Amino acid sequence: MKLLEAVSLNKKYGMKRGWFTSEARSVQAVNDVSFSLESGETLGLVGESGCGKSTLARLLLGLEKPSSGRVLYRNMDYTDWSFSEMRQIRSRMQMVFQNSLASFNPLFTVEQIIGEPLRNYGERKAGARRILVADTLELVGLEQKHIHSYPHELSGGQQQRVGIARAIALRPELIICDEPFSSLDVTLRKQMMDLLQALKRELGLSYVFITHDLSVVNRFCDSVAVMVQGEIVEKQSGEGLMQQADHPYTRKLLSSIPVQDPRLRRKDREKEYRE
Ligand SMILES: Nc1ncnc2c1ncn2[C@@H]1O[C@H](COP(=O)(O)OP(=O)(O)OP(=O)(O)O)[C@@H](O)[C@H]1O
Repeated sequence: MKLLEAVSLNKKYGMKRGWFTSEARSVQAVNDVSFSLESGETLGLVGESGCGKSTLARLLLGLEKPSSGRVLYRNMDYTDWSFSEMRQIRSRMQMVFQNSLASFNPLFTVEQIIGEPLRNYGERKAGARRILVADTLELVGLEQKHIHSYPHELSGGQQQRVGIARAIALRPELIICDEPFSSLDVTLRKQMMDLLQALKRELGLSYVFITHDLSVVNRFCDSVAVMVQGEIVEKQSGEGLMQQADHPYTRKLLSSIPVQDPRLRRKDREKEYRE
C-alpha cells in the first residue's frame, strides 16, 4: 500500500532585488521530484546542504505549497488542502527536527511538550493524556522523573528523545526526520538510530529520513534517494548504493565515508594512488 507519493514536485522561490543584487532571481529548490513510499518503508533522502531536502520535507508535510506537482497520502491528493483540512492527516504524519530544543516552548515541561499534540488533536481529558505521555516517555527510553523537567534541564540526547516522543504521541503512521541527530556525537547517534528502529517495529512506523550523511542511512533505510540541486539523481536500496552507485555525486559521497577496517582503508588508498 502506497503511504506517501510525490508526483513531479517543483518548488521555485522568487528572490527580490536587494542591496547587493541588481536583478530579481529565482531558486529552483525542488526540481521535478517523484517518488513513493510504501507502508512500513524507510526512505533516506541524502544530499549536501542547500540541495532542497528541507524544502521537500515542508512540501510533504503540507507546510508549503509546491509551484507544481502533487502530493498524495494513501491516495488522497492533499496538494491544495487548507491548513484546517490538513488536520485530517497531520496527526498521521509527524516530524522530528534537527534541533528539538529550538522547536520546544521553553516554558513547557516535558509533560506539556509531549501532551500538546494530544491536546490539539482531541484528547481532552488530562488524566488520559497523562497516561499516554507516561507510556510515550517509556517508549523513547526516558525515565518518568523527567516528566516535570524543562527542556533546558535535559542533555542533547534527552532533548532529541523528547522530540521523538512528541512526534509519536499521536501514534502516527509516518515520521519525517530532518537531520534529527546531526548535532549528536557518534555514540548517541547510534543509540538514536536503534531507538527509531525499535519504534518502527513496535508502532509499525514508516520514515522519510533526511540527512547529508550517507553513512547514517545505508543500514537504516530500505531505499535511498540522492538529491543534487533539487533533483533526485539516483534512488536504490541502501546496500545497492554501497555496491554500485551510478551517479558521480553519489560516488563522491561514498568516498567520503571513513572506512573502519584498516586493511580496507589501505586498499582504498592504494586504489586512489593507482587512479
Ligand atoms: N523561503 C525561502 N525563500 C527563498 N529561498 C529559499 C527558501 N527556503 C529555501 N530556499 C533556497 O532553496 C534552496 C534549498 O534550501 P533547503 O533549505 O531546502 O536545502 P537543504 O538541502 O535542506 O539545506 P540544509 O541541509 O543546509 O538545511 C537553497 O538555495 C535555499 O537558499
